[in-house]
Amino acid sequence: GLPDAAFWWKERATCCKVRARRFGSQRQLVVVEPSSTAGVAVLKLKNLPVNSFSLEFLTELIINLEKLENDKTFRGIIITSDCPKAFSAGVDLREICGKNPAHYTEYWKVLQDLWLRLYLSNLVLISAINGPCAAGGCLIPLTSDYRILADNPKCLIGLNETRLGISAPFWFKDPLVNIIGHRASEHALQLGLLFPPAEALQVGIVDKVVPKDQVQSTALSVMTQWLAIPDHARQLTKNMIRKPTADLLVKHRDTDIQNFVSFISRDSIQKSLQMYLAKLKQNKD
Ligand SMILES: CCCCC/C=C\C/C=C\CCC/C=C/C(=O)SCCNC(=O)CCNC(=O)[C@H](O)C(C)(C)COP(=O)(O)OP(=O)(O)OC[C@H]1O[C@@H](n2cnc3c(N)ncnc32)[C@H](O)[C@@H]1OP(=O)(O)O
Repeated sequence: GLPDAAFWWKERATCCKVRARRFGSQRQLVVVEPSSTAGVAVLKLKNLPVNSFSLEFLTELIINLEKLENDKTFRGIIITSDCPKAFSAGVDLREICGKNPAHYTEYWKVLQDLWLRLYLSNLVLISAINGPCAAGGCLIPLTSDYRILADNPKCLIGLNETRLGISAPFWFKDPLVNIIGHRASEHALQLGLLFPPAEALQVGIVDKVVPKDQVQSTALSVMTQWLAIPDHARQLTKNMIRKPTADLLVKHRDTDIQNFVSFISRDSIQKSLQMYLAKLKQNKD
């Protein structure tokens, strides 16, 4: 029969640990702290300058999430950024530009791992989005149970892949559709919309918009409401609602990797990514 997500996860967790040893990083790209509320951890993303998803950062993130998942003292995680410039700029374009198919394969597998780890987490996940959040960066909020965005015009959020000449994979699209609906997703995805806070709230890609200095405290008070529900009942319900979406990725993982690798290896795609990266470097504040 079809292996379920838990099976996949076990196998992939081992790969992650092996990879972490290979990086042997001195920098701490993810910081986990206990919060003032019992059972709640705050996970801070700290891959300066913009929390782009390098392979090393993804690996560290997955390992930290895995530890929290297995630590019975924790029931919920607030995920936020410790980089002043961004919550997350998404996929690190240097990982998907000018590398070889083996690298693209490994990278995409790890990104899928992160998605599965988050989407099927038994813990309550709340994203405290205190900076811009683009494309792959939305993978964290979109797999969370609740999203709070800082009320600042710089805090744009959305799946802007088409603006880079690429397409969001189906497993980015599916949670978006589940959250904001089919028509709004069609619109947002095709145009690669990045929503400012008021519009983000209106379309429903975030649940709450608050002043930046209240993002963390609001996350804690929302967390308290979620933790008032018995874990077993909430977890069964979460799993019931999310399993059909998660199973699609579990079932189509390998094909999705093949599609990604052949798509990203095209010269035309490489060119448009390089142009986008060059434009980013020019438009510096
Ligand atoms: C037919 C078959 C189909 C099969 C389909 C299968 C798969 C689909 C194929 C591909 C899917 C790929 C999915 C990709 C998802 C992504 O996430 S792509 C990345 C999208 N991200 C963005 O567009 C955000 C870009 N960044 C920004 O807009 C800004 O940097 C900012 C986050 C708003 C912060 O702005 P600011 O404060 O002004 O800071 P800077 O712009 O100066 O940035 C600081 C440095 O960081 C570098 N940088 C920024 N983002 C990235 C990134 N994503 N990757 C790498 N590097 C990044 C930026 O260049 C600056 O560098 P320097 O200081 O100049 O060196």
